[in-house]
Amino acid sequence: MRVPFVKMHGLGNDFIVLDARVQDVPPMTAALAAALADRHTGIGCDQLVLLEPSTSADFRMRIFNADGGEVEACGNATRAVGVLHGAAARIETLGGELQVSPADGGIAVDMGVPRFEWDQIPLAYPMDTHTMPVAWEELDQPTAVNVGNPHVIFFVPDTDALELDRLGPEIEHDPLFPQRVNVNAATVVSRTHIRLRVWERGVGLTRACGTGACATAIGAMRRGLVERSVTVSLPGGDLRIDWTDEGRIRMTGPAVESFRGTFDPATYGTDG
Ligand SMILES: N[C@@H](CCC[C@H](N)C(=O)O)C(=O)O
Repeated sequence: MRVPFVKMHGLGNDFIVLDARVQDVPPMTAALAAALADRHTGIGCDQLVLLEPSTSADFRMRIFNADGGEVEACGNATRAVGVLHGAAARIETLGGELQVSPADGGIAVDMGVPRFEWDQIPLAYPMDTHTMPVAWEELDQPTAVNVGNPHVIFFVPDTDALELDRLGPEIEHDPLFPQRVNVNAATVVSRTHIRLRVWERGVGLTRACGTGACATAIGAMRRGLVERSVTVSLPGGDLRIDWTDEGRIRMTGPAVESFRGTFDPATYGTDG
């Protein structure tokens, strides 16, 4: 058997999409996801996305990081799946139900409501998540937001000057974050513009992180640094993030298909 896949990306954050609703897909394991994600011996991606039937929404989206770990949310992949679907849809994820709809500038996603309690991030012990009483080297006290998945946000004078490839893994694995964490380094350019780089849990530095853009925008809004509608510029391009009057996060941006192909599961140690 050969398994069809679609390769997609949102601002250079890239995905393998497998659709188990319409084709046979081998049982997904951490080892298989990591093998397919390998950029030298697999197809290569930041996240593998598996579409399955849902009993509560239009379909279910499962997300696996490049290290094979299954996670709750992925903003860019949600837009990519929205492009594939081609119409408005309700999508079940581990992080909650998301809604996608075509919009000016690509696809809009209702990412739900942000969570700020220490045990919702989650953190290992109670603390203020608005201005966390912790310090890493020269960094100012960060803020933490859960937007389906956990994020810590550092506001820095110049995100490009920060050694995120060195600090990111250290903070991702700090015992303060029992489920590890996505690490965001943000520079507020104006009241409507943020520059952002992200060290993603289970992946590393990526060209863009949709949930990182949402968490950072909300963290900046919560601190009163920006308006409730901002552009977040990532290395791969721009996203617009709104915090609506209903308290929901709306993310708008592009996603595109790169190519399609098939793979033989036997190559990856499974016969499907
Ligand atoms: N690239 C994503 C986030 C993917 C999951 C993240 N690495 C995690 O472990 O939570 C996005 O666009 O949001």
